[in-house]
Amino acid sequence: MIKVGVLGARGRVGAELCRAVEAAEDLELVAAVDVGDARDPLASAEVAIDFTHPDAVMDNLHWCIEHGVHTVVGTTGFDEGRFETVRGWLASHPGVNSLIAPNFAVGAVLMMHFAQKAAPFFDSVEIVELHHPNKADAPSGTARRTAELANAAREKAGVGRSPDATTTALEGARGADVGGVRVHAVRLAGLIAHQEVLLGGHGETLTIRHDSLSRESFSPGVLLGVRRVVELPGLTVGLESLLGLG
Ligand SMILES: NC(=O)C1=CN([C@@H]2O[C@H](COP(=O)(O)OP(=O)(O)OC[C@H]3O[C@@H](n4cnc5c(N)ncnc54)[C@H](OP(=O)(O)O)[C@@H]3O)[C@@H](O)[C@H]2O)C=CC1
Ligand SMILES: O=C(O)C1=N[C@H](C(=O)O)C[C@H](O)C1
Repeated sequence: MIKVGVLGARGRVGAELCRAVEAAEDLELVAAVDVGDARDPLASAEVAIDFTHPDAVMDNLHWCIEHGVHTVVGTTGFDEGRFETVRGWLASHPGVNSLIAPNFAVGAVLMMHFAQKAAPFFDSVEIVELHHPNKADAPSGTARRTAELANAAREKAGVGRSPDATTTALEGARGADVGGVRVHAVRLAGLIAHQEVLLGGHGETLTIRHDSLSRESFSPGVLLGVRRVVELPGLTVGLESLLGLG
């Protein structure tokens, strides 16, 4: 049995993950922690899952690493600076590992992978992410990562920026420029988590779309991470390598 703790346990995703951990025969939920709760029960966990808030996640991660607890993190708000900080903490606690992924839904990981592969073959690439209106951050972590992967693939292949002759626009009309890729964030009641990667070339377009229709979509990927993080030394970013996507 792997002893598991959940941070953000009363949140939309955290509550779903508590149910998933309790339903798994090889996992035991030993701590369910949310705002206002002491973190002490987490010290008995082998793996802590964090789905809290971008402002809270670094402090939680630091606490877990200091207490020798592996972490599986879905909370967004990570950039290269934060990853470097986590690498530093892990370096002083050898044997403690962390898996941080912007999206644990298998379909979303495949969407990012396919977008990365397709991006160098088209003149234009833009991303539209669509989420429930209670989401704290914009653009989504998934959109940021997709843009970074697409842009890196285009740069490696020598493909320039997407053509755009706009000279006059209301601020925000062209979305955010994330690593050279335009990202548009929709917040709409009724939605959960959705993304389209739009690619355009000579007389054709390709749209890669993923929809999380329920927060259950994140559970299999998170549980895979919980079972595997112990054998992934240091910091692992993204679920790709666990799915054999390299
Ligand atoms: N990687 C992935 O696959 C996915 C990532 N996410 C990300 O996960 C995060 C959480 O999303 P979601 O569940 O929708 O958000 P919610 O706001 O529903 O849940 C977050 C929970 O964490 C609590 N919380 C805040 N700070 C702390 C803290 N310091 N310690 C313990 N608990 C805390 C919140 O309490 P309170 O409400 O009182 O502040 C809330 O109950 C977001 O960053 C989101 O983008 C979401 C879905 C999938
Ligand atoms: O807040 C959410 O809901 C989600 N957050 C993650 C993100 O920002 O990419 C993953 C998914 O999109 C759901």
